[in-house]
Amino acid sequence: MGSSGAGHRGSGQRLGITDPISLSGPTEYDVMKTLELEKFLQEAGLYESQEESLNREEVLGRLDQIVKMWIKSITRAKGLDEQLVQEANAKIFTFGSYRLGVHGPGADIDTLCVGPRHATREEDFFGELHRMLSEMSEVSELHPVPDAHVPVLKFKFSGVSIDLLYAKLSLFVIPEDLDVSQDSILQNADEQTVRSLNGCRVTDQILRLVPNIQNFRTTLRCMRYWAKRRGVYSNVAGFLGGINWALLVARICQLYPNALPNMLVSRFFRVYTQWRWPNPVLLCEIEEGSLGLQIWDPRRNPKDRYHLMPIITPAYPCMNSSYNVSSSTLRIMSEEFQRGNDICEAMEANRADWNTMFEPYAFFDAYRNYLQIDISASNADDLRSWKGWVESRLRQLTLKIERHTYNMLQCHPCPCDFTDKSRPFHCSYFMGLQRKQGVPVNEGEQFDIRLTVDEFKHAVNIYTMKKSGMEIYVSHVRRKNIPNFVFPGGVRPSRPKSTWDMRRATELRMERSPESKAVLNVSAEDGNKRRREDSDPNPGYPIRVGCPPAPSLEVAEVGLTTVSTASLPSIKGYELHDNGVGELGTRMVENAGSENSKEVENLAIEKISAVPYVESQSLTEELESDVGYKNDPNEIPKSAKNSNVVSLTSDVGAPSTSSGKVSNSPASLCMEPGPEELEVWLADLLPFVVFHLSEQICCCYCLCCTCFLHVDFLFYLFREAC
Ligand SMILES: Nc1ncnc2c1ncn2[C@@H]1O[C@H](COP(=O)(O)OP(=O)(O)OP(=O)(O)O)[C@@H](O)[C@H]1O
Ligand SMILES: [Mg+2]
Ligand SMILES: [Mg+2]
Repeated sequence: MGSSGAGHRGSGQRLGITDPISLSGPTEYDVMKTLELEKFLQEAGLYESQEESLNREEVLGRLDQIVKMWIKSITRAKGLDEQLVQEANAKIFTFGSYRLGVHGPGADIDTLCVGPRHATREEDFFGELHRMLSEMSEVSELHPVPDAHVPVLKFKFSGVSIDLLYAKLSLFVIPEDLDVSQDSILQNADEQTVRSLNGCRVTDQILRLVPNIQNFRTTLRCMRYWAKRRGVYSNVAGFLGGINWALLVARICQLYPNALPNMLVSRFFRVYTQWRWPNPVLLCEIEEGSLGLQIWDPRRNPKDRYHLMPIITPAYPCMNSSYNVSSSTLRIMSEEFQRGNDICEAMEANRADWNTMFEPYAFFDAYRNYLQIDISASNADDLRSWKGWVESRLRQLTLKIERHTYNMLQCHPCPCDFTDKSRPFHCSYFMGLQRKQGVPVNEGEQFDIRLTVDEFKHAVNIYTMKKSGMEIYVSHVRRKNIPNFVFPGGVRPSRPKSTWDMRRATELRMERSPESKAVLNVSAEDGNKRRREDSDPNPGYPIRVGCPPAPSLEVAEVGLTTVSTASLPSIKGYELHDNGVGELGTRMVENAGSENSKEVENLAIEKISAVPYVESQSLTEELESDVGYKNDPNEIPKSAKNSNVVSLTSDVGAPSTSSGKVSNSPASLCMEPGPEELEVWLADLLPFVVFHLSEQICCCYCLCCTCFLHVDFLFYLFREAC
């Protein structure tokens, strides 16, 4: 493994959009802790064996041969001349966790097949190639998904899971040394091709933009494992997936180019605990490009303004990779970042170790009340498609519950699904429910969410490919009645272990109470109350929900304790340069370890995370877009655009666009709707409109006059109405 030196691209070389925060190299402590971390990750089984890795290489070699055979065969079948048949070529590229070098045993290989202009997606890729694969003995579980946002052929080849995408280029012949990173490759490409190429282009860019690939890999492995243990690894559930974690870690590597993984992990938590979302995380400038493809730009695209945690991909066309994040999942992740930060500080004081960091989140101990969503189908194939659909809708349930209870009830989706082995073709999902902290408990108050649940079930049941046997059932369960099949080995642990989270919860209770004795009594009462509540028979609806039994960690106070860039104080001769952090890093090396250096670092983090994306755009561009608006009657007037941006950013404690000053107003993330929250709000407000706001597609269908409405227009109406 070895984590220092290899792949280094020169000390302090600037690879990001700002200067690094610190050029500090490792201390003895960092070296020791990094070795410990690598050992920990090894022992956790995160690295595959050499045998497995050779098998993967063989599989990739075979796949490349297969697509080459395929392209010759379809070229001949199309009656093209013999020279073209001879030259016909297709090629495979890898991307995702395998290409980044952070995959674990059993992970899939994300693969892209690139073919020439005459090889079509529908007939040749999903037709002939699919047929060829289906006849091969090494291939199993072949499952084409041609209608997905990014169409994919899923299968196993010699036991290795493969996701195979297809890109149809405008070239007649695909050269063997094709470089997919050049933008010209996107010329005349259809939308699916652009999206399919994106994975490879993004992965390659990430590897180019980090200063030390080996340190990036170890840190990313650590963060991916941590996120899985803490229940925040899942794109579909509204947390972050592989690509998002990779981008977040890559940015930290840019900001601390000489740091070892131990320090990178600690700075990951420090930076993202203080980050002023929704300011975006960027690895490089967002290029306009010359092909006119849509890029992430909250000034121009109204829907981009509602992204709560933008993490922007670094290859043209740059997009937000984390549009699924909602205010609830952002809240949960912010709490987790805070926990990680606390543990890193405790590690430095020898009060915690890597085991503490990776303690699993005790989801089924954390709440008193849960929603259980059971789904079933008639066979394995139906269950797979039913699951895919239901999982894509579950975020809506979270949003609807929070919205319909005026944000007094908070929902925590568990990203895993659970299977009861005694029930075939069935699986269950769970969501924790709790009263928002600070909302007063009125005796006997109940939340009736029956209508919300019915609405959700209705939205799920309109699945266009629904078959008989596809069922969904939603029930309210108390902690005590959580079924045993969710626990490892099917047995509920008799007593939860003493964990960091439990100790922290006790400390928090102590802090809140002036006398520890009183606190202990309260805790005992809590325990009794918990037992009484747990012993209730199945409560059904409505739900009586208390505050969390053991209060979870405080929500990270994004924007509460930070300082305005307009009035950055100077600290003992340290200067912050106007254009970024300037020489800050070099100065910090001299002062490594001192309290001052931490303060300076925090100010630098503050400054970097507080630069709003809109501010970084030039005035010229604004003028240009003005001209554009005059010519385009569908565009929202500039005054409306700016007021939208200002209200969005200032609401969450981020800087205003007009003055460039940082607002220190308290974060009110829960109040700020993301695109999906808007979908829920709008669907509530305008029942005659059916909304479909998935991924890139934003269209509304008006049932009264059967016409499509422009969603930008509806967003505009909505903002004005509020
Ligand atoms: N929301 C997204 N935005 C942009 N690209 C994405 C997104 N989701 C997936 N991708 C692309 O597809 C690749 C593969 O996705 P996948 O879900 O397999 O994650 P991964 O990084 O390979 O991690 P894992 O080991 O969990 O498979 C990503 O690395 C990324 O390039
Ligand atoms: Mg993958
Ligand atoms: Mg995949």
